[in-house]
Parts: sequence; structure tokens; C-alpha cells
Amino acid sequence: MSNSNIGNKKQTTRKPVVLMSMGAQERKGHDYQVMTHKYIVPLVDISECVPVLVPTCCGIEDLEQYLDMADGVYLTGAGSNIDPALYGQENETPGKGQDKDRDNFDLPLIRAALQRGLPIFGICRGMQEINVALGGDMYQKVYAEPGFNDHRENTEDPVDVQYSPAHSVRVQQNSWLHQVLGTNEIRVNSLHGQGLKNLGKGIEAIAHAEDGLVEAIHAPSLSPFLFAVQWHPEWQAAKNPDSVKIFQAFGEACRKQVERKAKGKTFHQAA
Ligand SMILES: N[C@@H](CCC(=O)NCCCC(=O)O)C(=O)O
Repeated sequence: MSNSNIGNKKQTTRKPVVLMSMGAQERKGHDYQVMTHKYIVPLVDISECVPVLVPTCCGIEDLEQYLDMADGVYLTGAGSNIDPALYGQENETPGKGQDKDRDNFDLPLIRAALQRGLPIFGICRGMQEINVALGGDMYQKVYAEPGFNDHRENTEDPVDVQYSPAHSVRVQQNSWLHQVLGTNEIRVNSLHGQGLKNLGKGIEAIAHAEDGLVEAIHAPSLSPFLFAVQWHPEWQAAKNPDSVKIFQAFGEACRKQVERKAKGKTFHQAA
């Protein structure tokens, strides 16, 4: 934490404010907006940011006001699938739940955050949303695609088994992620049935699973920090050195945004 004295008033640089879009859940006949604890804790403890949980059930009328408050955007995983109509496909998984409110909030949120040069970090569904928001599409059933492995968890397993390391990920040599992690191969958990197919405009893959499926993306031509992963670094993040490095990198990107804002600049002006 850096301090600066202005006159006699001691001013402390504020922590970054990060938007977390919530998802829909129905319980006992009531509709809820939810956010899982495991996503919040590393943002507070490791990224050292202040989360603002945003309901996605009320449309995008206040989107710009939310973004006025934000120094970063953090898009989490969720069991729901993105509506395939949003990337020009028929629905191949009619039995899987969707969350159209979250789709219809997050895709405009991503585009508007990019316009403002805000750091964006996505996990699992969050990575998929970023790809779709920028015109990419998905394999709706990776497990049914020739040549790909099954990346789903066994939902009958205990939760700690579901989130245990499941496969290796090769990190692109000399990529930003390689520099952050200091290695070109890591072991990751895997809890997804869908995966990135054609990449959206400006999106580059920087890590792949053993079967070639995209596991991490960035977009250096679009943003100072647009980074997303298919695995779940938030799971017991403090115990995973790779996760700690990722959440620290996101926090640092958001602190730079705070500094830019304090100087009255946007990323595009400061570049
Ligand atoms: N439905 C998509 C995205 C999967 C995903 O985000 N899984 C995480 C669910 C539980 C959690 O939040 O950890 C797909 O199947 O690819």
C-alpha cells in the first residue's frame, strides 16, 4: 500500500474496485443472484482488490455507471452454457442450463470495458464469454469432438477431487503467461464441457491442453490486460503458486488502472 501526504491530510492510494457479474440460481421457487465464495476470496486476499458484485438480472441500463466505478472486470465460471445462438449455432446441449441474463449483461460489459481499457480477467465460462463477445465461437460438446479429450469433471466425486489437477497445459514460450508463471507447463483442474473453437477478433491463444484445446487467451492488441483461462485458478488459490501469480498479476493491472484514473488518463491515452 503506498501513502502520499497532501497537506496535513494523509492520503492512501485506494484499492482497485473490480466488477464481478453474478449468475442466476433458482432455489425453492425463488430466483437468486449468486457468486461463489471461492472466486471472491483470491480477488480480496491475493489481488488485493475490492469486489463489487453486480446483478445480471436487471439489464444493462446502468452498465456505464457500473463501469464508472470500476478499475477492472472479473468474469467467473458457472455451470450454465452460453446461448449458442449468440455465436450462430443451434443448441446442441438442450439439457444443460443457460443464463441468458448473464449472457446479455456480460457480453456488452466486456465490449464496454475494452473500450475503456479496463483490465479483464476471465475464468472458464468467463473466458468463453470473452471469446463470444469478440466474435468467436465454441465447441459445444468438446467430449464429443474427435481428437479432443473429455474435459468435464465427475460430478459424483467429492468437490476437492473435482477440482484436483486433471491434465497438463503447455504455456506458449516467451508469452506473457510464460513470464508470469516462469514455466512452460503446468497441471490444472478441468470442469468444462465446452471449449473455444474459432477465436474472436484480437484474441490470441497462449496455452493449450495436451489435446490442443485452448486453455488460456490474451488480447495484447486490444487491452493492457485481457487474460482468461479455461481452468479454475481460484480453487484454493493461496495454496497454488501458479494461481497466486495469476491473481497478483491481475491485481497489479487493476492498480495501474487506479493510477491512470488518478492522472485523469485512460489506458488508450496513457499508452
Ligand atoms: N458451462 C461451461 C462453463 C463451465 C464452467 O464455468 N464451469 C465451472 C462451474 C462451477 C464453478 O463455478 O466452479 C462449460 O461447460 O464449458
